[in-house]
Amino acid sequence: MISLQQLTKVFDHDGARSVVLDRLDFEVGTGEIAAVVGRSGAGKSTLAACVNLLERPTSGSVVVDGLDLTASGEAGLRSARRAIGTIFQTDGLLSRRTAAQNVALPLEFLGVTRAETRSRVGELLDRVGLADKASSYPHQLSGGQRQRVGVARALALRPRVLLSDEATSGLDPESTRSILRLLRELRDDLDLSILLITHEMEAVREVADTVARLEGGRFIESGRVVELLRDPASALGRDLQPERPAAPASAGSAELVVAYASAAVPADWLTRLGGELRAPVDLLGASIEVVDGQSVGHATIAVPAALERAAQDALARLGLARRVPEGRTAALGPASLSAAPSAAPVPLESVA
Ligand SMILES: Nc1ncnc2c1ncn2[C@@H]1O[C@H](COP(=O)(O)OP(=O)(O)OP(=O)(O)O)[C@@H](O)[C@H]1O
Repeated sequence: MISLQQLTKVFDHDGARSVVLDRLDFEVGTGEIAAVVGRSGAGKSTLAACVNLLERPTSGSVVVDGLDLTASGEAGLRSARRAIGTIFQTDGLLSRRTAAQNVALPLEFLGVTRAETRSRVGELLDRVGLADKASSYPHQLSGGQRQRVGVARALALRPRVLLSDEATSGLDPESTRSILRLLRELRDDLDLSILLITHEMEAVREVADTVARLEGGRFIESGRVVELLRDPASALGRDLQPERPAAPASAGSAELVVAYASAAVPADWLTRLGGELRAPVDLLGASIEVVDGQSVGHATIAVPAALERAAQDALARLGLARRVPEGRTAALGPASLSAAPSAAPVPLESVA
């Protein structure tokens, strides 16, 4: 487990003081992937640098399995850093070394015997699915494969925590998926605590158990990914979801954007809704997926305008919550909550 306690980083620049991380408390459980998201300049890289001790926090602690890494003096810093393996955005491999030699590097620094190094490197390359690429040089590998070598190298010293600092940024979708799959396997097989620093919401939905949004030096919203996705009041939950264009509703019908707000939404909810209304329900667009074994997402539907209120009631019973389309005026007849444009999802109960 890794725990950040009151972690603070202040930069002093030309007499100006800037608090980039402000007393952050955060925990990543054993066998858990926790994502940290935030817009550019939010402090994500600073957080990563403080966690793997490349940067000294101004105050506060980074504690791994009960051991306060920040308490070690300069001499102990090197061994403290071993508790955390890091995968960076750029793989950072040495071009004149083969994949195996790159993975061996941290072991060589530590003075591990050649025989032991060879066996451990073999294990690690096997672990990341690159046993057959041991003798390849970085330029002979794809971006995803190079990043896998980076993961193997990060695991060489058997860290308890893996820090992934924008490790999939710039990779093609297939390579991204393969790295994320690998992170999930490492979480499950090695019980690692993985801190995933990313701006890619898809990566968060795909592998993270929890997520926190960093803004103004603080975590302004956090929780389990699936719960945030289902929470109609969560701005982070909304931002985590992809926005897909929907077809326009036909004349005389009311458009409703509805989100899965419960774990118990039946798979045939559209059919049931039509049955309850005894009227056609048009599906105009949808983005539904399975996260953590549960269906989440949202759909844009249209119902005859006269049945809008009845549709809302029926949808609430089915576990779906309505949200007002972003940037649009919510001129939705009697059931509309407000005429102001709103980005916030609106629980059905509150508008019924
Ligand atoms: N060494 C430094 N000295 C002074 N200010 C710094 C230093 N490093 C970072 N900062 C400031 O800290 C803030 C956060 O920067 P950081 O790079 O951590 O953000 P980020 O969330 O990683 O952004 P991005 O997503 O663009 O990489 C910025 O305002 C930046 O200017």
